[in-house]
Amino acid sequence: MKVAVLGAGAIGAYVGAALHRAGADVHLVARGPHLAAMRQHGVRVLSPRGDFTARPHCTDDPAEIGPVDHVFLGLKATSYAACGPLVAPLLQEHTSVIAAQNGIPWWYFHRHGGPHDGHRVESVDPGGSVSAVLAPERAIGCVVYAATELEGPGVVRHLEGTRFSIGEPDRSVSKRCLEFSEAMHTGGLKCPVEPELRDDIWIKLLGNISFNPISALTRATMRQMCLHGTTREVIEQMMRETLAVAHTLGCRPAISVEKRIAGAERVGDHRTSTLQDLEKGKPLELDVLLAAVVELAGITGVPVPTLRTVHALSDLLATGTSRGPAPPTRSAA
Ligand SMILES: NC(=O)C1=CN([C@@H]2O[C@H](COP(=O)(O)OP(=O)(O)OC[C@H]3O[C@@H](n4cnc5c(N)ncnc54)[C@H](OP(=O)(O)O)[C@@H]3O)[C@@H](O)[C@H]2O)C=CC1
Ligand SMILES: CC(C)(CO)C(=O)C(=O)O
Repeated sequence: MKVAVLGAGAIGAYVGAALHRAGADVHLVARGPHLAAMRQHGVRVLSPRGDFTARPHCTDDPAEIGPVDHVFLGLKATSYAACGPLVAPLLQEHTSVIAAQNGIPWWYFHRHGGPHDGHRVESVDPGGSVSAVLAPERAIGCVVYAATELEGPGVVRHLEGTRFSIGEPDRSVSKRCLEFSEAMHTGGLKCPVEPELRDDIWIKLLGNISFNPISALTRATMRQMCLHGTTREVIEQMMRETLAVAHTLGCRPAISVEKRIAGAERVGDHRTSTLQDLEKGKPLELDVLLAAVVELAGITGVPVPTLRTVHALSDLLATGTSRGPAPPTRSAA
């Protein structure tokens, strides 16, 4: 099995290292000092489950790799629309694309069935720009229940979780899913093939849609958001509205708001990835989380006033600097 990890950062390099350990033919696409370090020393994984080093082929030029069986997409979702030239050399007829993103994926309604079958979610696939480079037919869905960070160039810190649930958009248990799942298991990761992967998407999203934008707006850690009474109420309301949208789309995420918040509270004084991106001046991955669900609420007719409010504020935060400084206020004279 030949795999390319496109965007071998915190999560991509972790998956690539595990698959390489499993004996797969793995190629990592990265750049800058991180690529230089991986080329020289391999990927160093530091984990409570045991540290290890893997030495897969690393490059910044996908043409060096050529067509593969699976592309594991470890880029941020904000880069998907622009990844055409990077992904093209990796594709052959049967190549699958497995994206690590949180939130609503660009393929969400592909083979969904029902009245929304084939619908394009503008917030995550603006003008079809993502589908044009990542054809929905190639997509195998993935929900990442693992947390990793790049501690330095070439060094991945694995914090917790090893589950990467995958599933076909049409709910079948396909040969390509089973092949990828088996390699992940051999590499020490959990990779169940879930027919109803969309339920998992919503379970993960309940946390990301609420904690991530609120952490960026308030700069608070997970624990601080949970302990602040009225902020906790806002988070609960965002989760209830999100569940209502999921239900209208036929999903039944098997988790209560209370249980989801209790799980988040246990994460402790963690700064969400969105807060970390904000602090590093990187683009915020909020369209796939919040804008997408507000859009879906619009097409399903579900009222989501709290999601809309937090979306407005976090959108201003995310795009505010690119709009330039606010105009001077006029005096009331
Ligand atoms: N980390 C985690 O624990 C989890 C992450 N996810 C999701 O996984 C995705 C990836 O996240 P994460 O791994 O944390 O992010 P990272 O920023 O660590 O990884 C992305 C990598 O892609 C590289 N990259 C970007 N553009 C190019 C390019 N043109 N050529 C080569 N390399 C490129 C980046 O390099 P550079 O830094 O130079 O831009 C970076 O190393 C996100 O969608 C995230 O939400 C989901 C669950 C958990
Ligand atoms: C911390 C957590 C679980 C928040 O929902 C997360 O997924 C993130 O940081 O993006």
